[in-house]
Amino acid sequence: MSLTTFVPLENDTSTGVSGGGLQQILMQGSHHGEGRSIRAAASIHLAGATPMSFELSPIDKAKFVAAKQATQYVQDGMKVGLGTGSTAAWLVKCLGEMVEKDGLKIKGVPTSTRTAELARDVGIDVISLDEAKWLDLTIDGTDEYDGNLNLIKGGGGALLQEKIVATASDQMIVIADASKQVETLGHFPLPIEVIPFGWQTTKTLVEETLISMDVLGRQVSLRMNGDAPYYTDEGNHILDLHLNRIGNSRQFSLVINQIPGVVENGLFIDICDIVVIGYGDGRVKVRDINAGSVEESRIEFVETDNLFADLND
Ligand SMILES: O=C(CO)[C@H](O)[C@H](O)COP(=O)(O)O
Repeated sequence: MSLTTFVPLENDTSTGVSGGGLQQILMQGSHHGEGRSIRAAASIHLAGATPMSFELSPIDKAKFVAAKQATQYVQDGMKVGLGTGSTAAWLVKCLGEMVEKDGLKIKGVPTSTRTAELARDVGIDVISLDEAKWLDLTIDGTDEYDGNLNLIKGGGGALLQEKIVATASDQMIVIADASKQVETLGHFPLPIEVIPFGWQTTKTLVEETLISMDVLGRQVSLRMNGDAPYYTDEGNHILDLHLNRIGNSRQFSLVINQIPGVVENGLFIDICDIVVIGYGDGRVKVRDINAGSVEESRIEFVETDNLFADLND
């Protein structure tokens, strides 16, 4: 049996791997910042699994190991911002396991209705940001990050809540596979959230603003959901800005937010503290921008006796 055979839930689309079932994996590596060896059981278990074996892709392994490594920053009693997207979904599942198996006591503040639903499903105590007021930590995925840990987010359409939640946190940790690293932000289309009222006028104003900005592309498209415009959780639309390269992302973020109708943009400048980068072979790199440190470790996937223990019940 493959060491990386996973068993999905038919109704779980949050990770893009239809993942669920029981995954029991042992991890070995160095604890962040301390260089000491860890050996932790990582298991993902969602109730109601419909067995259907398949190989986890290298990209999903990378997302999983990044998420699992990031759980080491989560401690009892913390209020934790829970990101949105396929990488963040692995995190939520890992935390759910820790709540269920280890009795971890946290309050989770989700950044989207999707994440809220998943967090509740896996047993995390979900509260609103207004109840939490301030968070110890937010862990989220990203679409791009640069050498200064500035980000483009919003590929999943949740940038507004993600930015509010991350900004209201003592620390933001980004979890990503290595493909998300870029020299200069902008290859990934920059999402901006705009209110539906007069969105076409807003789009024109954005296009006019782009003429004077240091960018390589200037195409702007309305994000669609099939034949209809996409709506965010806040009832807004998303304009995707195909810029290819953003010369000055700090300035860009300030300027674009001045346009009436623009609610927020997907540039996260000086918000992220740590990036945890996962690789398909189980390696994990942790880069802390404040400490100026880079730690590497490896998470070994090894077969355990009870790998699929609950699948034939
Ligand atoms: O910003 C986001 C959602 O709004 C996501 O974090 C971003 O799109 C990355 O997603 P994934 O982990 O699926 O690659």
